[in-house]
Amino acid sequence: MIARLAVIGVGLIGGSLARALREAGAVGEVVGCGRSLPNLERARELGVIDRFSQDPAEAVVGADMVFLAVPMRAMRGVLETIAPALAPGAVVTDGGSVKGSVVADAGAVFGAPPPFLVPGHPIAGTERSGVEAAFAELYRDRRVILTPVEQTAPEAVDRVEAMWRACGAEVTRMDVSHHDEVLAATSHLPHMLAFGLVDTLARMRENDEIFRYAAGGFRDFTRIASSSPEMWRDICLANREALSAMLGRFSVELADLARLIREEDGDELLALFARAREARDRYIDGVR
Ligand SMILES: NC(=O)C1=CN([C@@H]2O[C@H](COP(=O)(O)OP(=O)(O)OC[C@H]3O[C@@H](n4cnc5c(N)ncnc54)[C@H](O)[C@@H]3O)[C@@H](O)[C@H]2O)C=CC1
Ligand SMILES: O=C(O)C(=O)Cc1ccc(O)cc1
Repeated sequence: MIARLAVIGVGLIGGSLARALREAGAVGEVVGCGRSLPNLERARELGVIDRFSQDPAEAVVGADMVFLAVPMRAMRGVLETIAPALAPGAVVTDGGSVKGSVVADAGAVFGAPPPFLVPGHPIAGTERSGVEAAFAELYRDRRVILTPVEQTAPEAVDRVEAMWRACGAEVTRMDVSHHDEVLAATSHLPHMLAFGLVDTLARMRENDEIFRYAAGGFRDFTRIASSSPEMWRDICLANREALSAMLGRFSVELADLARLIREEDGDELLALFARAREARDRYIDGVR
């Protein structure tokens, strides 16, 4: 289906796509590109890629599909570098967590978002990074959101959709700004809460003792605070408007909660917790 795939950024997301497509027999050759030589050598050793180049322009030569899986802040530079080297008919897509910034980056590089660029986002991942963390099953039964814009060629979108389907994913389409608002709420805000909670506790003087007495709930809630700091700095800055709005909204909720506790309003606390539990149970039943 794909003759030559170029993966720019062979980490968790890029490496897992390469592994999944290989397992599905949906790709001929995989060319990797990244900044860390040991990571690229490891990727070749593991059979995730066939060969690599550290120059993105060289890596995309002759590729019919190009997947960008680099941190958000690196997207624009990569697009700039690969632009003159892309094969005619090549489709470019990405796995970045924010979509408005990718569309803006493409606009800045090409004058307008080009027809062959299909912005995308697999709603699947872990708190781990690098090719060692990549696995073929990551995208199985998970959602991938594509956010084509007016300029995007429908044939390019179809090819990217078929690629993700081959990995076992369910593909949906969404408007760019809606994507960024939804993900600010469901993914970016929870990561901020986990990082913020762990940082607050870590900075308390008696933190050694505090962490010793943390229960399972703390562990469950804070797993995502083990995620890559660079990746999350980039996501926050790339989605600053939607994320700031969500953080503002959540601050109001938190202040409200503090007030109910201070005022010993047990009835309202009970109502809030019951509402939240019901919503979470419905969500869990829905994904089961
Ligand atoms: N980790 C996760 O759970 C998810 C991450 N994403 C998005 O996927 C993208 C990649 O994330 P991961 O695979 O987790 O990160 P990762 O850290 O595992 O891999 C990123 C790779 O990009 C390479 N890289 C960095 N700057 C580069 C540049 N200028 N040129 C070429 N290569 C460069 C690094 O060497 C690294 O191998 C990010 O945009 C992230 O927002 C999307 C969904 C889930
Ligand atoms: O580790 C987890 O549970 C995640 O939520 C991973 C994740 C991180 C970033 C994304 O854009 C999508 C998924």
